[in-house]
Amino acid sequence: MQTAIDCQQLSKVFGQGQHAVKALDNVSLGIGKGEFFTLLGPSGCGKTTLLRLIAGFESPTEGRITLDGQDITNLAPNHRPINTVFQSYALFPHLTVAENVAFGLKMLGRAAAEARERAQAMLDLVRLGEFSGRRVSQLSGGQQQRVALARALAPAPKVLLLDEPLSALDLKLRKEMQIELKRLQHETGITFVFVTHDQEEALTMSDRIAVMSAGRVQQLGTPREIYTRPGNRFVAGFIGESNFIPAQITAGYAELPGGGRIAVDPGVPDGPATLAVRPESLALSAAGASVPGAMPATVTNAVYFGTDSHLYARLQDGTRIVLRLPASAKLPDEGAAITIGVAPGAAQVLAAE
Ligand SMILES: Nc1ncnc2c1ncn2[C@@H]1O[C@H](COP(=O)(O)OP(=O)(O)OP(=O)(O)O)[C@@H](O)[C@H]1O
Repeated sequence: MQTAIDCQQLSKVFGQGQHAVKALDNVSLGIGKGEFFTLLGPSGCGKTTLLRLIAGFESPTEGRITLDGQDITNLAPNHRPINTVFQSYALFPHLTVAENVAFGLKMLGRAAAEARERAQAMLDLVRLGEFSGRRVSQLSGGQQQRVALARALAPAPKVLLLDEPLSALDLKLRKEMQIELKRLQHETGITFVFVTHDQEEALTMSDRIAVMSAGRVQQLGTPREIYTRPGNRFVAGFIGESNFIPAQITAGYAELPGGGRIAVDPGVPDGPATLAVRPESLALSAAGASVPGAMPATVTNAVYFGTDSHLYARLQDGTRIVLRLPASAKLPDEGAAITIGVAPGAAQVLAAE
């Protein structure tokens, strides 16, 4: 994969002295050409700051950014072949839909007829071809979002930055627009850099995700890699749900609370560790059952959800565990003794806390 955007050791500090905030701390990452790349993390982790550095609205305190191998670190935003779609859409309410889309093209010095034609083509692309004469104020939120997308795509940028573009939409519209965005990215082949704090949105839409926290990239990988092989406790807890089970590693085996053990990667060093295991990867058995990775436990609560059930239990060392079971599973009573099994491939070994 060819690299479009390359961020090299980027840091950004806002303010000075006592009030200084390090919004980005030595971030290096490459975004591939034509990739749907997502920056995911909780509020304040630095995603928007990274996007604004790529757009050129801020300059880095340290580090550099290249686009197709060219240094753009000090290039003004309007000289970068990069466009941004904001959460607020930032449309002109007194202009028509077509005028909004053509606006940027005219600013770039394109002839009026050419701008009109291009605007119409972009509106067709976002399926708003028939709305070109309407005022923006006469459109729904989802339609306004499409106009903002058409406007951002009109100058054919190499990279489109999207800062939580769907967060103002209700859930149903949001799901529709997720599909729409994927289609647009696919059809245009433009590199998309998408910012969200919604892990499900990131998992379903992205080719690759950079999970961020406290100004750093915690893990970079495909949705599957990040879900099945979280690199640390932050990622395991932020993306989906995880159980954290204390274990002792000895010669390629993890000793579990209650005496059971499972094989782990032979490269894992001896010593204390934490196993991250997804709730759907744990198995329920009767007390005393001899199953792989057996952990004796006591049921604290069981909840039937219709689609599945959640079983809450406590291991012998007090660790709280949640299991996700098929809806057809018979749920044990509160206080019952059970055995929880963990299959060898299902546990990800993390460094002990
Ligand atoms: N212009 C600024 N001046 C001072 N501090 C700032 C400025 N912009 C951002 N910060 C701080 O930098 C940190 C990262 O902010 P940023 O907006 O990048 O986070 P974010 O992950 O996008 O969060 P959110 O999802 O809430 O938008 C925060 O602590 C924020 O308060």
